[in-house]
Amino acid sequence: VSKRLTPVNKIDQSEPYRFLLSTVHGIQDNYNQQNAISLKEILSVEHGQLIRSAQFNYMFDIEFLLEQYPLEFRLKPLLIVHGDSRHDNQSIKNQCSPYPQIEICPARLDIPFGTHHTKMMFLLYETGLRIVIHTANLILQDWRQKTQGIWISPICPKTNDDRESKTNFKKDLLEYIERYRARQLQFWQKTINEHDFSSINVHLISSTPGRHTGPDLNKFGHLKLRQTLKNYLNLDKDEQYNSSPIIGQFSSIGSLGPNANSWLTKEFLTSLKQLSSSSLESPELKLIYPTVENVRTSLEGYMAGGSLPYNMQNAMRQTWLVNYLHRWKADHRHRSQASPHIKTYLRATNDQFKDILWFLVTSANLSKAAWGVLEKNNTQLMIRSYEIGVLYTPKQFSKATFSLPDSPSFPIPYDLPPVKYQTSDKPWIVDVAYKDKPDSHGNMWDPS
Ligand SMILES: O=C(O)c1c[nH]c2c(-c3ccccc3)cccc2c1=O
Repeated sequence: VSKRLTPVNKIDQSEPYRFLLSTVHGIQDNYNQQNAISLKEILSVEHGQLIRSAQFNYMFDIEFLLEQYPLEFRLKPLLIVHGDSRHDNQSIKNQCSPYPQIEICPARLDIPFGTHHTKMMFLLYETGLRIVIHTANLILQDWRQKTQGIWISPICPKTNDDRESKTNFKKDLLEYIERYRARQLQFWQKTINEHDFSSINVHLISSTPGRHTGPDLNKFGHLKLRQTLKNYLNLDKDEQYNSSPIIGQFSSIGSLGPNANSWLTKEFLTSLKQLSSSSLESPELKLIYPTVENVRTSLEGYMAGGSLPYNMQNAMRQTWLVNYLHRWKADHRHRSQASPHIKTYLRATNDQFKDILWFLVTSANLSKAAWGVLEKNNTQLMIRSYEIGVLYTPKQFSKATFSLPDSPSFPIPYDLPPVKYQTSDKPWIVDVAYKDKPDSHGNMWDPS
């Protein structure tokens, strides 16, 4: 058997899905070898000679970020794309002022309560352009002991003709970038145009702030997801899947209304349940969100709850939601104690969860701000925030479904089927004190 001459790096080993989790400090190392990667490894010199990069995110620790680049790349031009809010602008400006190679691009947030949640990297190498779409803030805490999701594109070679992917990824990404209307992004729009995206096999699902209507109605948010599922899930006899279960997994929850019908099942689930043919059946929706016990026993202890900002104000108004909730459990990936900051959505073929119809990893939590809410008699979708994620459909991998016993099986980040909250389980709420039981570090949680 011929030994490979060049060691295959973790990213190429993750073919064909290229979906990895972040490495976790404090678990057995072999669970960090398979389908897991650190920020330093993503930025490693092993992938080629970096020319310049862009980092889209919400929270930044610029010293931490620069330290993750190899020494020889730390002076390369770096564009920071962040949410335009007075408080953040000052902090970002102060952090970046010592570094002339860093340019700043504030993302317009014209609708109140919107945030720039998008977490994405553009890495331009001499050999081509790599896109990374993920769920981690650019701070140490987000990359140390949490479960984060990361999609890493191949390095797309430069091309003279317009080489698009079968999923229209290039066009969708350019549409997304265009919405910033920022001159600092013009270089990257030009660069994306000049690279060959034909090897990309995922769909782009993004959100941008606005009241999207007319030709833009299905371009963003949950209507983009609905449209993409309708167009690309052409399973023969798909009516057999009309009642198959859907999972939503996230690290925060917005105000969803006085009952499930307000938005969750009538609007959001209608998009998630879309098959090529529509059906009136209402499949079971299972939501995964950490319990207090999940947080207390996590590697970080109650501190993990600082990144699970579900507040009492919302929780007390939607106690009906608890009936949908399931625990965070990821024993098969050794990450039951690595608190989830990843956000994922998926549909199984049946309640055995042996086969998956589609899988989405995204920055978008369970909120109307992220996914959009229909207005004006369903003629416009109002979205407050920037979000971005990638959707896997079996057709792009020449499969009917993603069968988990397959090899390589799709690397699902948590255990299936999900485990329902027991009567003693409570959802983690960030602004409540927990003082009856110490956490894994012997501490209590008292936010007051
Ligand atoms: O984009 C992300 O990932 C995140 C976005 N907001 C977070 C907050 C927060 C919640 C309400 C108002 C402002 C900030 C708190 C803790 C973690 C996050 C977070 O992780």
